[in-house]
Amino acid sequence: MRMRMAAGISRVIHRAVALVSAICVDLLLFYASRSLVAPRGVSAHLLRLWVCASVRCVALTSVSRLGLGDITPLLVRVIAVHSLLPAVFDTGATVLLRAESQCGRRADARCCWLLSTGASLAAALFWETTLPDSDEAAAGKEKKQKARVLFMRVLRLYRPDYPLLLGGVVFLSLAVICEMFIPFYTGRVIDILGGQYQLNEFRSALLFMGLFSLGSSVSAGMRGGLLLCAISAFTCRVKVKLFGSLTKQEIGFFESIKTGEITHRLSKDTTLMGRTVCLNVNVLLRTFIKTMGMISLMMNLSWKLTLLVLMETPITGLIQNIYDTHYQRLSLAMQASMALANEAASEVVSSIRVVRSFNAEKHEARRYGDRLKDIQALKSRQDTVRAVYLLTRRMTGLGMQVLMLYYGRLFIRSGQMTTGNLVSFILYQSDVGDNIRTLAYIVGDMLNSVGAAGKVFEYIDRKPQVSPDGNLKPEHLTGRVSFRCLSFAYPANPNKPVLQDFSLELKPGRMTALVGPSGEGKSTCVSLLERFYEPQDGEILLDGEPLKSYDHRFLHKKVAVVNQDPVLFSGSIRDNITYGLADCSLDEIQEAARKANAHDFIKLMVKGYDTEVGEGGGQLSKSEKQRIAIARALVRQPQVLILDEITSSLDNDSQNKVQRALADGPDQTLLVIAHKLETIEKADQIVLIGGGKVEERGTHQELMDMKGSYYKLVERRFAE
Ligand SMILES: Nc1ncnc2c1ncn2[C@@H]1O[C@H](COP(=O)(O)OP(=O)(O)OP(=O)(O)O)[C@@H](O)[C@H]1O
Repeated sequence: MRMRMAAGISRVIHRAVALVSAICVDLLLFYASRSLVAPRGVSAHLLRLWVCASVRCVALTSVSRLGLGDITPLLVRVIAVHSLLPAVFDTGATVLLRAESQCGRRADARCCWLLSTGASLAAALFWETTLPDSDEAAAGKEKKQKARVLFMRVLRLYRPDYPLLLGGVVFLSLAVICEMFIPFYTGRVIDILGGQYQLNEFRSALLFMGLFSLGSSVSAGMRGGLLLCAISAFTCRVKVKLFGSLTKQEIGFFESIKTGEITHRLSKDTTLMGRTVCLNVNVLLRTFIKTMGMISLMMNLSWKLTLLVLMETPITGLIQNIYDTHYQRLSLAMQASMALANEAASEVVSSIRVVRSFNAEKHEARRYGDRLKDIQALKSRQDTVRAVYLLTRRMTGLGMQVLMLYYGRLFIRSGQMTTGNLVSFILYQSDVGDNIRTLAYIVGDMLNSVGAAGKVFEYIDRKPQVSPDGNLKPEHLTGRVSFRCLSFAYPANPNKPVLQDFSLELKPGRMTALVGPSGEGKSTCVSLLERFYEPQDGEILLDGEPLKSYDHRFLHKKVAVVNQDPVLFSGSIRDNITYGLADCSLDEIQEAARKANAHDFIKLMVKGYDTEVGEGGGQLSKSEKQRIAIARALVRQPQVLILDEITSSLDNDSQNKVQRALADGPDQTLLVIAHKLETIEKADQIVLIGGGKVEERGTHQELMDMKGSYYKLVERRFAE
């Protein structure tokens, strides 16, 4: 304890000594620089000022390093501001007023030193409170670095549209050049009117003004058109790329991501990415070229006033930086809230029948309203931040205008400018001020908009966890399926194993029925056989080869599933039966529909196989949808057919017909999940699943004779 106190006291003494030495060195150098004989000429004077300031800065930094070891970035900034501020002040006074600076006079040197020390400490305090050197700031820098990389990637994606972009940039430059000369000729007209009026000069000034205005309008129109074409082509391309990548993702991905978020990426983020980046580049380039041109014209009119005007730039940059940080944070929160609200709305629309039958309309409207309120609160905060920002920006601009008019009047009186020059200068200045603010804004906004690009790229780059890279496509497939020691838990619920050490053999030409209490993992076996998920342990073999080595298209043609909830897509019945198949004749379609007992009801429809089924097959009954789904599976002539609880929505007649048709394919491996005893009894092998394992296996008679779990299950069904 005593040792720690002693170490603390010694550290404080050490720092105090370092501070006192730094102040002594600084005062010595400061007074020494003021006592030097003033050189003749403005340039020599300015050179001496800046050399002395740099020497002070280096000396102070070295003394601090020697005394304290490592010095913080904050201290570096304080030293830099403290050492360079008198030189900045002197330069401004010398250039603008040609006056000897206050700091130059020996008597005022102490006051000047104190002022620069106070100002540097105040600036450091301001910097610390607004832009702290915290982890957040470091993260911000890293984010900006990432944003730059993303921005370059967006630009590379624009490659097919480079000719359009190039055309846009050419017209943009033309428009800017023409625009730049308009204030110049306005000033000229005022000088002609104010001095000796000469008709020819007046006419030529007006003619040039008209020509430049026309050139700027035509070029601006061409620029806009070309860039919009590039944006729309780009957005389309990115959407297709993103959609393609999304459809390749494993099912677990869709279970962990909200639908609203995916649709937001597809619709809003892709559009934002294309529009904002391209439009921002357009504005950035236009503003940059214009600003540079205008600054050179302003320099021509009065370089002193130009320097004064440019002093506004760092202040604007600082204000913009603070605004961007706050606004960006609110924008992200807003995007998340909007995704939640969209999700609530789309969930209700897609499940409107359930909402209506449970009389939950008011509850849903309230839920949606609550989410909208969150958005509204965020929007108000965003608007307030924007209002404060606009106010500060305007105040800075106005302050600068007042200063410019004051010095402009001095320069006209001293004959350094004409009134026309000042008018041209004012016109340029208001444009340059706006442009500099726009430049600062656009840089920030561009970084924000590439945030949307980042999210889009995140999905485009995502590698599906169930790899679709297999390429096995054997000529002949028998359809023998082996589940080997499978262990599996759903990604959404990794701590709850559904299957454990699960092994099962499905033979060609045989029907296997999976039975068991609800929630024991029957449908999970089907999902694994379809490669929707990858088991954590063990593997599934098809004809002795792991499922993952088969080509994706081949596998899903040879292994077909009919689920308990048939899903149809909007389009005709024919489209739904041939879904995912490139070429399929009408005969094949009709054959499959006959086997599925669907042909008769389809024939009765006015448009037959061309009848539209509506969104999600909403214009058909559940049994009709189920039969079309069976036809869709059968038309592929699969080697392995899986029927997951299909009999629940089929009447007895349909069931019999379908089962008779299925018995016609003697080589097919048939896996049936069923609860109805009539279906189960006919199976060659019945497998009872319990506790994630195969509990019992055998024919109906064998299992009944065992009087085990299967026997109890059947007894219970009979009792029900
Ligand atoms: N996508 C999923 N994410 C997380 N857990 C799931 C998912 N699907 C199913 N489960 C869980 O896995 C277990 C097995 O479900 P499964 O659908 O395979 O049962 P089942 O035997 O087919 O039931 P049923 O006879 O009612 O159709 C259940 O506890 C279920 O809650």
